Amino acid sequence: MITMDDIIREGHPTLRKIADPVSLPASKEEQDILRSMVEYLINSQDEDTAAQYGLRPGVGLAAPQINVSKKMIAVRTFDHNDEFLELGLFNPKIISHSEETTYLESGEGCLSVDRMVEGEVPRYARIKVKATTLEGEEITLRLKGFAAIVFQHEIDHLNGIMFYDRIDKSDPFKEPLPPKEVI
Ligand SMILES: Cc1nc(NNC(=O)[C@H](CC2CCCC2)CN(O)CO)c(F)c(N2CCN3CCOC[C@@H]3C2)n1
Ligand code: NI
Repeated sequence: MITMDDIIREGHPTLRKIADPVSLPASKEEQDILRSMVEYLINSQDEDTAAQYGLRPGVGLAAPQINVSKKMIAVRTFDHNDEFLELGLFNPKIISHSEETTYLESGEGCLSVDRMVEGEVPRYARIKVKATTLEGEEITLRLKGFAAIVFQHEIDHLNGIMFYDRIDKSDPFKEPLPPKEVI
């Protein structure tokens, strides 16, 4: 099982690499790794398991964070229709997005960042994502709100981007009024 010991922290070069696409169909090893990433999210969201193994809770995880520079992400959250999303995805790609942006009122954190970084992280309010599931099915997801933010945070990791790269240093809390979509 993945624990915090397997999660690399800022400063590790892999976090700044562009991850490699996974050639499909994925190998057994790639499937096992992606499955273990979903399992991390499940464990981390269970209070007892998280306490027992010292896991920081997560709603998303990207393979570079466990030092696997491949385009693989896991997400476990709810979408804007309160549909439960528990997915392991290969080669996720944002194929279209809104101009409108949003951000998490409380800012963002990262399992690979052991410090608080204040400031708004601008994200597209709505995105359309194409990916291949663990089971090998190509899917298209239309996401908005919190789930859209999670996916953008994870896909950024596949491009070597950390959430704080997106905070406007000169004006970290720039939006005087939160956009209507603020979460
Ligand atoms: C917002 C939040 N961030 C948590 N952690 N950070 C992460 O997931 C990082 C990714 C998220 C940071 C902002 C957007 C994506 C991990 N990242 O580094 C991967 O790249 C949470 F854990 C969390 N929730 C709310 C839902 N709750 C359900 C019950 O279980 C506990 C869980 C806690 N919400
Ligand atoms: Ni992260």
